[in-house]
Amino acid sequence: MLEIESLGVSYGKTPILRDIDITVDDGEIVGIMGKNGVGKTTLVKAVMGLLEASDGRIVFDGDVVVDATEASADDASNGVTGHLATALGLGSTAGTWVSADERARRGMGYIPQGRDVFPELTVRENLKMGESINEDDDEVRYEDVYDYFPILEERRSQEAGTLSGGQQQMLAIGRALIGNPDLLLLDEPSEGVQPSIVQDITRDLQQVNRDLGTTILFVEQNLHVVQHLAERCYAIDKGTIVDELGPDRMQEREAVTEYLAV
Ligand SMILES: Nc1ncnc2c1ncn2[C@@H]1O[C@H](COP(=O)(O)OP(=O)(O)OP(=O)(O)O)[C@@H](O)[C@H]1O
Repeated sequence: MLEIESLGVSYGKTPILRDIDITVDDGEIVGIMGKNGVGKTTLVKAVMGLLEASDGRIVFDGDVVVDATEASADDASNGVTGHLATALGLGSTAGTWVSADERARRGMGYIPQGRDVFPELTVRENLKMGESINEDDDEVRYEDVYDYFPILEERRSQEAGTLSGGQQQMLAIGRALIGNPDLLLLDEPSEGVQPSIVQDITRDLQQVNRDLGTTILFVEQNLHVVQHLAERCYAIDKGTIVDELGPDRMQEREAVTEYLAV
């Protein structure tokens, strides 16, 4: 489903990620854990196409969406990257670069850190936003979303800004599901969510994975989510992958907390 090979990402001239290798198989739930500021958000944004790569490749569902392996040092040091660079034609990616919109159309669903729901729109209107990336697909999953998150149906006419943090997270996940993604990318789904609701959301995401076959890649620094949601997990530190934990090691508290700020 997803292959990340030797990925490098820089903000201007400052390298943030280097030599990232990650593989996610079809139907898997894979976690990436790490402390504050190690590059988790940068990684998810690069996968989604919101930041350009300065090096490496990303293959999604058999298609190359990023190939920056040919990028020259000169290109990478022009000091402008990301959306702006793309708009100006100054991107550091010399080879293939598929836009975020196109990646969404091809099946990537993105749930950003902090959720980014539209606070003045109703729950239903927020969910409807998810349809825009599902234009050609008749199967719009309101019933599924309301089954997983009944509170969203109950509150469908309420402004999203009045929901709790946990309910907003459910709304952001629901909005992504309306787009019918093959791969869900989640950036710290536990942030700003009370612990009991974190457990609910963890369970709901597992159910989505089981029922719909949606592959899930998430970044987190919450112990519960890492241990209960991921089937296996990478650890990231200082912008690079430093460890990979299978199911057995992930249940050893110390093996996981070493990479988390707990
Ligand atoms: N727009 C930016 N310009 C320059 N540096 C940035 C920018 N955004 C993030 N950084 C830096 O990149 C590094 C990685 O940040 P990133 O947000 O990816 O980390 P993170 O692991 O997601 O952190 P957190 O858990 O706090 O969200 C940090 O040192 C951060 O200061």
